Parts: sequence; structure tokens; C-alpha cells
Amino acid sequence: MTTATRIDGRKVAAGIKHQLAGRVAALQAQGIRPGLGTVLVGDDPGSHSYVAGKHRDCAEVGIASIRVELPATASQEEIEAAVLALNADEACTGFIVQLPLPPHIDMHRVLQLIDPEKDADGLHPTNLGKLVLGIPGPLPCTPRGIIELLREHEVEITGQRFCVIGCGLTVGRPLGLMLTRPTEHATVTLCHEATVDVAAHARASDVIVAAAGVAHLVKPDWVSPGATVLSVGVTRTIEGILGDVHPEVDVVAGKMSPATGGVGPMTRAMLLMNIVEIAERGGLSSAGDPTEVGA
Ligand SMILES: Nc1nc2c(c(=O)[nH]1)N[C@@H](CN(C=O)c1ccc(C(=O)N[C@@H](CCC(=O)O)C(=O)O)cc1)CN2
Repeated sequence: MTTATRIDGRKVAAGIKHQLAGRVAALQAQGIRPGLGTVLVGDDPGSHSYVAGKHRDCAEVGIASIRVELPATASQEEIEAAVLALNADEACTGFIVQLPLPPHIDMHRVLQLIDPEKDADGLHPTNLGKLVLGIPGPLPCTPRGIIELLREHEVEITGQRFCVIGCGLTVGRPLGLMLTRPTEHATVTLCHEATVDVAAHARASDVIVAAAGVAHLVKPDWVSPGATVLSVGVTRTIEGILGDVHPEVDVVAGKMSPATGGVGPMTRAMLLMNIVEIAERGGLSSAGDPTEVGA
């Protein structure tokens, strides 16, 4: 019984962070200290873990950390004030608002307030518009990480049939846009909860990206032998973290990413990449000590 080649995001992300550390050192030699800001609202354990990981990565490559934490009861106005403060903070090169936000918050109003020049997530309407139009701008971190991961593992993209399961704001929708750019030129089927027979779309694909947040959704009989399968969505249970791809897919797929240690570390590496790119373009940044605000 053969098993799929493991797509190792931790290893690729480590290489990218090593390279970024050199670029950060070069910026610092010019008196520029890039800084990442995060706005974290509420107690979601996943969000806390992801934001902690983002700041661990910052420390590793020499990027300053600016952490803003608000309670789950924070009002729309309080969150918007935090965004405006980071827009104005010269120590902050770029920042993100960790999603999801609590249900009483209008996420779109919050994202629209981010200065597009400081949008480290590429989720501001101006930057998503640039992506649609093919104008350079910051790219959403998970889709960017997925494309890097495929390239590093020599998975063909151009002309290949992709089945992207889930069309959320951070993964599926922007991934569809990025994969169909002239630089990628993949053929993409974007599946969602109203798609009839997702399994048939998946079986007809060379690459499956599972980003639905449904544990073990993709079964072995959804995968054509030798296809590449990326597990992106996760479900946290008392037994641990379950990915969107059933572990037995391993015996059918040619290449496969694990539920953790695959796309997740690449999302974080691409966030740092966006920050370094903003700083290198001459975006706002500062020299001096790391900043820790509200940690
Ligand atoms: N503002 C944003 N919010 C969210 C995004 C995003 O791109 N921008 N994406 C997701 C979650 N996400 C980013 O924040 C994310 C997911 C996973 C990881 C990660 O490192 N995962 C580890 C496991 C970590 C753990 O044990 O909890 C892994 O895969 O090894 C980082 C970031 C939703 N929100």
C-alpha cells in the first residue's frame, strides 16, 4: 500500500522565515524596524493560538510586535478605534484584525477602516479589487501560502483542474482569484454548501483544496489516484484538531498536506512576507525596540 508524499508546510515556512530574517536585518541596517500589529477580539482558542504563533514568528525574524486584545463584549466603536490607532501608529508597518469577529460586530465596516497601505492580510476592498484587476498589492496570506507550498513541492498549477471546497473570505474566494491569474492559469471549480455532488467535482480534479471547516469531509473515494490534496479547514474537538481531509485519503493521493503543519505555518509565513514587502516599499515603519502594547 503506497502513501502520499507529505506536503510539509513547517519546513517550507522555516526556509521562508530564514530568508525574511535576512531582509529584516537589511532593513534594520537602514534604520527601519518593521512591525506587525494584531487586533484580537474575544476568547476563541483557535484565534488566540494563531495570533500567538504570528507573534512567535515575528520574534524569530526580528519583526516588532504590537498586540491589541479586546474582550468578546467589545463594541463596534471600540474595535474601530483600535483599527484607527494602528493606522496612525508609526511603529506599525502593517496589521491584521483576526477573524472571526464576534457575531454582533460588522466585520466589513471594520475591514474597510484599515488603511489599505497597512493591510497585511490583503482583505481590504481596495486590495481585493486590485487582485481582481491584476494590480500588484498585498495578497491574502492563506491562498498565497498554498500557491507557494504547491510550487515548492513541484505540483503543476498551470492548466490543472483545481477543486476548491469552501468559498470563504480568507481562503476559497481569493484562492480562486489567484489561481486563475495569468501567472497561474489553473481551471478552478469553487464548491460551496449548495454545490450538487462535491465528490464528483473533487474526483475530476488534479488538485483538491479543502477549506470548508467540516471535519474529514474529503473521503478516499472523492480523490482520483495520484491527485494532490491540501487540508486547510480545521475543527477543534476534545480529541484534538481534525482537518477537512480524512486521514485515509493518504493511500489514494499522490501528495497530501497534514491537518496541522501544512498550510497553517505557510499562512503565518506569508503574513510576515507581506509585512516585509510593505516595509521594503517604504511603508510606515520605525527604528528602535520591539513594541508590546496591550499584550
Ligand atoms: N485576519 C485573518 N483571520 C484569519 C485568517 C487570516 O488569514 N486572516 N485565517 C484563518 C486562520 N489563520 C490565520 O489567522 C491561521 C490558521 C492556522 C495557523 C497555524 O499556524 N496552524 C498550526 C496549528 C496551530 C494550532 O495548534 O492551533 C498548524 O497548522 O500547524 C495559523 C493561522 C482564520 N482567521
